[in-house]
Amino acid sequence: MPPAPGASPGASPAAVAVRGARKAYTAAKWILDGLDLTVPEANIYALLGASGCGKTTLLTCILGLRNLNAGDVMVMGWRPGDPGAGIPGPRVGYMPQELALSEGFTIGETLRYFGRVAGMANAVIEKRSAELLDFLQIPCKQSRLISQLSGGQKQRVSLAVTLLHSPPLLILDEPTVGVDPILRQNIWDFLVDLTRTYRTTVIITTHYIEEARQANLVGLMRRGRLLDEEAPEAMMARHGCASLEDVFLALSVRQDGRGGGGGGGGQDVAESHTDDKRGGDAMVNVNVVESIPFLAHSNVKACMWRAWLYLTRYKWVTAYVLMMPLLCLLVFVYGVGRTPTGLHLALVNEDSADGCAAGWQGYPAAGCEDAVSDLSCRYLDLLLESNDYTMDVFPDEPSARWTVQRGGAWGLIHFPANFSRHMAMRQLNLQNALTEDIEGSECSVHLDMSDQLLSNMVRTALFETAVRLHDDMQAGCGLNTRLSLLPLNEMEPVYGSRTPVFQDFALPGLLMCIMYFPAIFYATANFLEDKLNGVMNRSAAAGVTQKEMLAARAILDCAIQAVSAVMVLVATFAVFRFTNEGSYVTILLLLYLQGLNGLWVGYFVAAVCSTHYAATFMGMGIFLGTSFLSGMFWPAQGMHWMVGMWAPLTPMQPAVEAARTVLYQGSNLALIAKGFLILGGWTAALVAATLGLLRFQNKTG
Ligand SMILES: Nc1ncnc2c1ncn2[C@@H]1O[C@H](COP(=O)(O)OP(=O)(O)OP(=O)(O)O)[C@@H](O)[C@H]1O
Repeated sequence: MPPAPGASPGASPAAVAVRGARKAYTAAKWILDGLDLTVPEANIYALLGASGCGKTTLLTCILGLRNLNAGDVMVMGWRPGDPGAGIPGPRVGYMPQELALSEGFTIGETLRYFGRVAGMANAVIEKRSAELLDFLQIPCKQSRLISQLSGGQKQRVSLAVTLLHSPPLLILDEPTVGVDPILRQNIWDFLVDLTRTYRTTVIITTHYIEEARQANLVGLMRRGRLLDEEAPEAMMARHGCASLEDVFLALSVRQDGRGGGGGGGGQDVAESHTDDKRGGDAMVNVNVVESIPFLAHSNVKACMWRAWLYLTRYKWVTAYVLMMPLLCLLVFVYGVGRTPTGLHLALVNEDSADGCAAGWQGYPAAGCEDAVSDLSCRYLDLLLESNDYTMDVFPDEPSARWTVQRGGAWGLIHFPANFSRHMAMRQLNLQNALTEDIEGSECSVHLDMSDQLLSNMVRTALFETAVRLHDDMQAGCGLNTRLSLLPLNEMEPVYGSRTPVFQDFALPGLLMCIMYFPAIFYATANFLEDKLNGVMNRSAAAGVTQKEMLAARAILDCAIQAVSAVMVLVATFAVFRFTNEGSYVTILLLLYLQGLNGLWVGYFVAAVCSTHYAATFMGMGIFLGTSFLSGMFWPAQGMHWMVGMWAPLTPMQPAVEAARTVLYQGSNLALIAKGFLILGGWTAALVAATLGLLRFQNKTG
């Protein structure tokens, strides 16, 4: 079948020449150890060798996806990766060993993405896709998801992607695995046709050694070196073997005996190209060295199209990502910071003869010199006004205490007998009160203090009610009411209300938190997915840099964060009506910047980690560390000085402080500026670190 135009005509002595290639991943071992290899143009070159001998490593070095530690690679007259080489890029078609396609995309979408990356027009992609799918016997519609294909069908789609743009060089890493013998033969025939008709050069690895007899040249690789390189029939004849497998065995034995390996023979790199090492004959017309732009517009566009497709394909995931901050806010509003109710208290009341059954009768009209009774009932009335407490009555203190001990109540209150009379006498006589009245007017309280927040609430309620009873009695008995006041007059607060609520304390931290952490995990998951499923690698071979993939992703993700920030703002202040004394724009910008910061933490984590497992743990560490230091659980002023010294430099704490000052103080420019500066600084640092890391990984991978 005819390939689309674009296969480069013309001749060159060697399409690919590798000389003295050395490559190691670790200091312990050379994977390529002085390897020489020559692939003439318009030939099929079968690279054979045992598993793990370094075939894929060599192919990725030829593609420019990995750098050699030493040696030289020239591909069609260019060093891979040089500006204008088109390798990696549209001049090569790479089929990796693993599928390296997103299973969530359809066949058509997959082909369209790689076609666009190769710069093909939509109509050409359509036509060529149909031809290839027909040829490769993929009966499914183009709308079929890759995940719904059989292993062999996936393999063939992967081959179709490689052949789509008819590159002059094909690098196929085990393309016939999982393909039935008839189709395997068809593929070989097709490759032979390509080399003859269009002068395409093919490098192929295969585990079916005998099928390599159809190649023009065979290279036998072992322990990082090429044992031999020749036409298959000639090689078998020279070694007196009936099969390539026998040749390989014979050469292996010889290599073991020598403790080394034979070189590949063929021309020197310098010989196989013109003297500037860039301009083979075939390249004369395109030997204008273009500079590689930081981001190629068309690649970013293709990646954005793909990322957008991803968003729309996984609508529920996208909706969840968008809604997650809102859901967190909802849970916060209805689950956190509301006043606890239904708290049980154990009551022993020896003061009221009928256990307050008749209710509080009021103060005697004649004044409190006469009998005042049931003050304990008045106290309980005042306490129970809030509906937060339930009184469980007990006959004696041991039984009430037992209930508290086994968790049935948060405390016990014990009014002694004649509490009311002693209390009245104490108030009337003040400094002259008898010891008997002072001691008899003390109601004893034993609390369960195991829950700091709850216990403090109960304690505060009991003490405040005692103060209220005191005021109530002064007024009821016609005494000087000011005398009962504490010598401290709490005036209107400068900021906030006299009865602050926990939700107000927690809100700034929560807002930053719900923008920050979902963004981290979302960005990590997406970017890492492409990295691990091989799509990033395959796209890199097609000429898309990781930076371009990242840029496309980041543009869409930033838009999602913007929508998310607006929704959170509207929900917080328009729907749930939380207080905001300051500027909504400032809060919105803080929310957005915190979300962006989370995104870049996510990209950084994905760049650092090579497994989902590692990324999960790294993300979790960042989550726990930054949230504990953010001051959202406890005021930052209470931190140990060694921790407190660093907390203001973490990405959340200054933002939380800035949000707090905007919400409750209106504006404190210094705090707001600090929040923006530190958050912005972190974000810029993460962008630089992520890009630097990707570049480093590209160079050393
Ligand atoms: N990124 C990496 N980091 C460290 N070691 C690696 C890396 N990639 C490959 N290796 C190691 O390099 C050696 C060669 O691997 P390579 O994938 O090139 O072999 P191969 O000949 O293609 O194997 P196969 O035929 O099984 O695909 C192996 O020992 C492998 O473990």
